Amino acid sequence: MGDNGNVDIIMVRHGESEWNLKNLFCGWYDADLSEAGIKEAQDAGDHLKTSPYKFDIAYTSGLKRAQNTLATILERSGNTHLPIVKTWRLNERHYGALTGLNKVETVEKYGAEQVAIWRRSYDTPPPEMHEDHQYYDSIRNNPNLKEDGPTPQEFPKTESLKLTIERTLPFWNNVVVPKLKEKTRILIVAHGNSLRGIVKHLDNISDQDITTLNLPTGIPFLYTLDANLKPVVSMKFLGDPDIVAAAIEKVANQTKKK
Ligand SMILES: O=C(O)[C@H](O)COP(=O)(O)O
Repeated sequence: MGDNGNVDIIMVRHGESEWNLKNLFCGWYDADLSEAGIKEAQDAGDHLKTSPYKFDIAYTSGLKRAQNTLATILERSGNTHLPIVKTWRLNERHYGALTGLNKVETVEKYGAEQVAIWRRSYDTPPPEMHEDHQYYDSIRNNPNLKEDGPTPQEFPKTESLKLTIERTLPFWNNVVVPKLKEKTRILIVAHGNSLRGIVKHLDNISDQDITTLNLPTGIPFLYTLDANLKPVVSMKFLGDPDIVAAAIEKVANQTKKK
């Protein structure tokens, strides 16, 4: 907690997943971390261990790439005692019919502008995933989503950032905000687009400006919020600025040919 009644919260996107490594649209497919992603999680934990930030509770999604990133961070930072709450509302946005497609090949098929709209626009979702989709069953029947999963009516077939925010914000407002008001020290490990939604909300970023925001994998960032939960520090990455910039650029360039 800050001296003047402010409250800190640390958030981090999961480490690189096996599907990030293959440059596939992942969404709700339950890919695990790649070797590099495990190392990113270890480095994040080591960094937090030597940082001034302490935690009372951690929140993560219903997907193993975030859950395993959190477990590694907690282990490396000496926080294995921390209570953990998992919720589907922190899941990555559902990428619909694009799930499993290679990002560069998708650009070759549909064009860079259309893919940029699907990836980063505010309210244009990718095409829906139908029941005959290769990954429909593994996503719909994921045991990881049974504990605190969406109702059948809530289970998405695709999501825009807007739709993602609409299911993430109830969790933020009903669970996280009361804890922040009690000055609870929170760590959130989630996904690129669920975190983009939280950042958009906290910094009141416009629907247009959010299209340019990319979040790197595995690098924690700090928000310091005042008594009204307005940011006094926004998205301050805990790491070497050059490394952070390169990691952000890497995400932005996933749709470009190597
Ligand atoms: O779901 C995925 O494919 C990634 O984790 C996020 O992909 P994006 O950066 O292309 O939105």
